[in-house]
Amino acid sequence: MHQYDLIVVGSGPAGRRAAIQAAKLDKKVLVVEQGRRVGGVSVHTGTIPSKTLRETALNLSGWRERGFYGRSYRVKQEISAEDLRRRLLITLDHEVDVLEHQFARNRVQHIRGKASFVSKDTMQIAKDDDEIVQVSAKSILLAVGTRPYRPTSIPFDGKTVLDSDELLEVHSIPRSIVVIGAGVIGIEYATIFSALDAAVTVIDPKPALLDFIDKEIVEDFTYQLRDRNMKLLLGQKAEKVEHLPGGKVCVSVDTGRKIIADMVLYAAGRVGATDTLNLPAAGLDADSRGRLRVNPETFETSVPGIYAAGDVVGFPSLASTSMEQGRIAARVAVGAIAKEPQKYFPYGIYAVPEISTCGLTEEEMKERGIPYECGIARFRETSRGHIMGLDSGLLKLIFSLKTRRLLGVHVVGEGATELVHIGQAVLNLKGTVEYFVENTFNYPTLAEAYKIAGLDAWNRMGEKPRDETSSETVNLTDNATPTTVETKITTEKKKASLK
Ligand SMILES: Cc1cc2nc3c(=O)[nH]c(=O)nc-3n(C[C@H](O)[C@H](O)[C@H](O)COP(=O)(O)OP(=O)(O)OC[C@H]3O[C@@H](n4cnc5c(N)ncnc54)[C@H](O)[C@@H]3O)c2cc1C
Ligand SMILES: NC(=O)c1ccc[n+]([C@@H]2O[C@H](COP(=O)([O-])OP(=O)(O)OC[C@H]3O[C@@H](n4cnc5c(N)ncnc54)[C@H](O)[C@@H]3O)[C@@H](O)[C@H]2O)c1
Repeated sequence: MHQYDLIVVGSGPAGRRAAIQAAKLDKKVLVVEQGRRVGGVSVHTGTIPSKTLRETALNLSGWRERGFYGRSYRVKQEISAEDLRRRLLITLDHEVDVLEHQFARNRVQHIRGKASFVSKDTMQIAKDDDEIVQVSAKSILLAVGTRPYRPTSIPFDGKTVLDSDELLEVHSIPRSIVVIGAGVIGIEYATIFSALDAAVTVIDPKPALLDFIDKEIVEDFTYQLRDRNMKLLLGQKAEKVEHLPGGKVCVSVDTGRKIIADMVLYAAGRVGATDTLNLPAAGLDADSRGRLRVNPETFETSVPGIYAAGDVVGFPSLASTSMEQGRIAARVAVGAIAKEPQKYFPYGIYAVPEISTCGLTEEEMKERGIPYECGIARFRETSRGHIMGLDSGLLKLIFSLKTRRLLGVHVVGEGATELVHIGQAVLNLKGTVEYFVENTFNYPTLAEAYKIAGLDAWNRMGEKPRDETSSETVNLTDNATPTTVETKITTEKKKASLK
């Protein structure tokens, strides 16, 4: 039987990062992946395909140019499912190629097959050709991810009633679609289809959309969706889904409403892929949604030597955080020093328009009783916004009145998922409102919104108390001359040379 330092089950973001981290520490690592190709949900059915689809839809529909040329503007008149799939396949091939190369040059071994426990340090791998291989390791990391929740009451057929995995295989773009579930997956796909001119209805029993996002941002977002005729049936439950003769589908809602559409996307959550791992053989068990409990600092399960990371441990279930969890778990597993994950990470929702957020929401500031001030900038106030023809987009910064520190950054609109990182850096480096007021930003950029929002808050917060300002004069020179003095001398020299 082959013996390893670390066996990683799953090659998604958590598994790949963990495997490469352990290999960099000279450990013998095996990755087991049951899928045809490495990359996990992230590469094959989740993050990358949905983001590629979004990009293709926005490019071909001419979405970003409509601010100038009107709502009827199109780059390609008839967009087909084939147009969307072509770019997807090229992107996925590239992702897999990069990952396989990373495994090869770091000497990470990988094997295709389904892993399950024999005991707490031994796994068996069922390969496609029915061969069974046994392997054991000092540590095992479960990075098995999740799969769509598929209740038996929903008549999935892979063509007109689908989950988010099956959606990538559709042969035609529906003219109308009902999305059941207004979580991140449901909302991203609903808005992508709306950008492709499908008539979209979203149903969710929760009374509000994306309740973990700052309310003002969600209100702006919701206004934009309604403005383009998306139907949001919130606080309402989809009770029944039926196929109709002729190929249409009917969704009955608990209010008595019946919606007939070409397609139904069922996106009401995901479950941990732990049912085939034979967890009892290792002394482990999962919760009712198939998820594993771990120590949030080390990612070790209740069984010493067995770790879990990524979506299988639940919130926040992001590719970005999964990678970081995998890296930390691997370091702990092989005995290297590891720090717990950063408290404030960004959340990016690639809907149309994008939303991104980091830190505390205004609602959380109120709940915690922290006195605060907000600064707001609308993208249409920026010159870059004019150039791009943006009539929407909003950046909101939240500062503590006591410490003047940035505690929350929230963005909706074009480029939100990139822009958020400026705020994230200032927030995690404990920067204050003065950062935005005193620094120069490239012009014209959307990042200038930070300057505008910073000034907006600063105007209401007032000047920083004088004594604190003088004690914090920044020294940017090597020879310990304070910059303020240096500036004065330079100015005087210039004056003299002009005389
Ligand atoms: C539609 C969609 C869009 C998303 N968009 C984003 C986004 O924009 N940004 C973001 O940060 N996150 C996004 N996510 C979430 C992101 O995809 C996940 O957080 C991420 O993939 C989780 O990574 P993971 O390592 O936990 O496992 P996964 O990526 O889920 O991979 C797990 C792998 O384990 C394998 N496996 C499972 N069981 C076994 C077994 N017994 N033996 C062998 N192999 C096994 C599976 O085949 C799979 O390949 C999205 C998800 C979906 C579904
Ligand atoms: N951009 C991103 O970062 C991104 C994108 C997609 C997914 N993800 C991750 O993937 C995970 C899964 O996303 P998700 O959207 O599937 O799950 P979710 O659990 O976040 O959302 C499911 C939604 O379905 C609703 N729902 C439940 N039962 C319902 C019913 N019977 N009828 C109608 N609605 C019902 C819930 O109220 C909820 O709003 C998330 O945790 C998310 O973090 C991230």
